[in-house]
Amino acid sequence: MQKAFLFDLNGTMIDDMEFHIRAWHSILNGLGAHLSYEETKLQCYGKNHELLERTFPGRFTLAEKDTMSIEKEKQYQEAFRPQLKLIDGLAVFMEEAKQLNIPMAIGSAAIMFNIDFVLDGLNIRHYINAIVSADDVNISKPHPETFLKCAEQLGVAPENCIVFEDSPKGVEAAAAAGMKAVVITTMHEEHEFAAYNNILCFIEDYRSLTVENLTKEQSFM
Ligand SMILES: O=P(O)(O)OC[C@H]1O[C@@H](O)[C@H](O)[C@@H](O)[C@@H]1O
Repeated sequence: MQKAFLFDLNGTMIDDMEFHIRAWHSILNGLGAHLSYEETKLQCYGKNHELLERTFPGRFTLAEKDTMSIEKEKQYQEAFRPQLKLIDGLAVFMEEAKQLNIPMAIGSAAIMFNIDFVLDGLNIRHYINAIVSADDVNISKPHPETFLKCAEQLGVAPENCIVFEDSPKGVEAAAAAGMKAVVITTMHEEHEFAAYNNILCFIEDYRSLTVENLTKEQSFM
């Protein structure tokens, strides 16, 4: 049976969520939001446009949100670039998956500007068979559209996809898509995922994971 791996990007392939939170914290509060760091962290899911709309309902036009979104990502990329690297063990894990002919996709709420920044900056594009970004979905996570589109593009049934996620909203999206998830605890602690029963395991990084163990039938159910 053909399996597939669907990777969230931020916080899952690279340990960068702190940089997104800091960029949003500065931009949103600059616009008068009065959010604490923790409150900003809770808002860091879904598309940039969705986040802006949740924070300032009806205040900005689409064009204004586009401009703020790019400004935020420029700030983020400039701050994070010196630390751009894959989470430990992921390079080996992806190589193993490629050798075993397991297709891999990125399903992210990020815009392509950021996905390109990572894929080209780390030279890992050849591992990725499909990409679903913010621009490819009507509604982002926790809605299942992102991961369902990844599965469709790879031609693999949703129940045969394993999602890699770092955020509770992403795990919720996987559950809604009928998929199991491996949780990387870069930004959130295990107790924050208590509401979800589709979690295969929690890992700090990929060094403890082998493709073979993960794709064994019993752990896939
Ligand atoms: O879906 P992913 O890859 O975790 O991306 C989520 C993040 O993507 C970033 O581009 C957004 O600015 C963040 O607000 C969002 O949290």
